[in-house]
Amino acid sequence: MQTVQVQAPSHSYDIVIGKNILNDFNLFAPHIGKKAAIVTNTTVAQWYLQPLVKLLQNNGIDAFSIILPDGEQHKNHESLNHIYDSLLANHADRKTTLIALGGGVIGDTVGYAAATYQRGVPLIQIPTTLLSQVDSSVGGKTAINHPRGKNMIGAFYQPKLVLADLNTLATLPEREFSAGMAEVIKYALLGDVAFLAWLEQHIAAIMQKDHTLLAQMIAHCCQMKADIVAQDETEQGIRAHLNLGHTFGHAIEAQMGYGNWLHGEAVAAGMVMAAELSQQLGYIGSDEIERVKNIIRAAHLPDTPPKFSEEEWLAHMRHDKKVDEGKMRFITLKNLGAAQIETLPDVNVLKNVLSKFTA
Ligand SMILES: NC(=O)c1ccc[n+]([C@@H]2O[C@H](COP(=O)([O-])OP(=O)(O)OC[C@H]3O[C@@H](n4cnc5c(N)ncnc54)[C@H](O)[C@@H]3O)[C@@H](O)[C@H]2O)c1
Ligand SMILES: O=C(O)C(=O)C[C@@H](O)[C@H](O)[C@H](O)COP(=O)(O)O
Ligand SMILES: [Zn+2]
Repeated sequence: MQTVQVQAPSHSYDIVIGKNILNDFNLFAPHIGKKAAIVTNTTVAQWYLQPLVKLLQNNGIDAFSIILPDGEQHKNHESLNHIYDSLLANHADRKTTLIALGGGVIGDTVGYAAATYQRGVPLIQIPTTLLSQVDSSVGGKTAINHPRGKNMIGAFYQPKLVLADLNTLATLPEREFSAGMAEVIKYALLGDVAFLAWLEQHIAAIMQKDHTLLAQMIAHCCQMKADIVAQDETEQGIRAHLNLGHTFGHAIEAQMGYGNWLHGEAVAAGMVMAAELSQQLGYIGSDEIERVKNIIRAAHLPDTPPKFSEEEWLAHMRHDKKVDEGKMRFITLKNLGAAQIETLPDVNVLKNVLSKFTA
């Protein structure tokens, strides 16, 4: 079992990473109220809901469950209202703990419900996908989507505890595991070229889910995110580096219809586009682009985005949350392992990149 501490300015908490940790009530005990709502979806409920309900009830917690439909297309107001309705029907008060049991869709939606129900109730994140274990359960970004843009309605709201149990990855479909690898690769590209070399060395065993390597990799990603969040909880500066590939990736998700391209798949193709933008700006060369594409392909992820018209690309990108008083800002790579945020000197640099991916 490993623990990574997130020392966010608003609140410090632990991420516990290990096997069989969801059976251990002692991990929950300091952070849970007398009443708890476990929020999950129809897929995750099949394996992980009842054991958790029993664990909590056997330890005297008044636990009830809320089950949402599965999918990115349900990260919306309807799911949120379903949570609020169930909380009210079950007389949840300000000390009722919300437990998000699932991937990033559940984590983001339940996180936002926790931030807003009665102006804020305690939240525990139990991430059950690779993506949510390395990224979405950590750092306090919570949100639902709007038809016009990803994560448009949300709040920064930190959990009290994150429990990442490696055993849950056993039931995760391969495509979802690969999607999680996109965010792992993101950490290497934005800030740690030695980690990129480590991933290149071990990618075959990682894709075979070697548990020793997985535990090491998940803890490393959580530590990198914790370090960034400790410096910049609300994305005034360096936290934006975690958005590498996302300006393009979020455009792909929204334009394709939420759920058709997985978030990780869109981020993978988006990181190739960000790398090409960095090449256009003269920072990296074709060897580096090939290295980015190779690790993405090795993780069974797409290295090419779908084709949209230039106007479609730009319409989505104008909603990006990094837009600053009307000016788009991008995360580019000065080098592999060295991200930066910048306003482009000339819009034609962007248009040159988009022209390769324009229908
Ligand atoms: N808040 C953040 O910082 C942050 C960071 C990255 C991504 N995100 C968001 O996270 C979402 C993507 O998360 P995701 O990739 O986890 O997708 P997801 O939550 O949709 O989960 C992927 C699929 O796997 C299923 N699943 C979950 N756990 C399982 C398990 N153990 N076994 C079998 N199936 C399981 C889910 O039901 C779903 O069908 C996006 O909405 C993205 O915007 C947020
Ligand atoms: O934690 C962050 O900060 C991130 O940007 C992590 C991203 O992987 C994640 O997809 C996030 O939800 C994107 O945030 P947004 O502000 O662009 O919606
Ligand atoms: Zn992401």
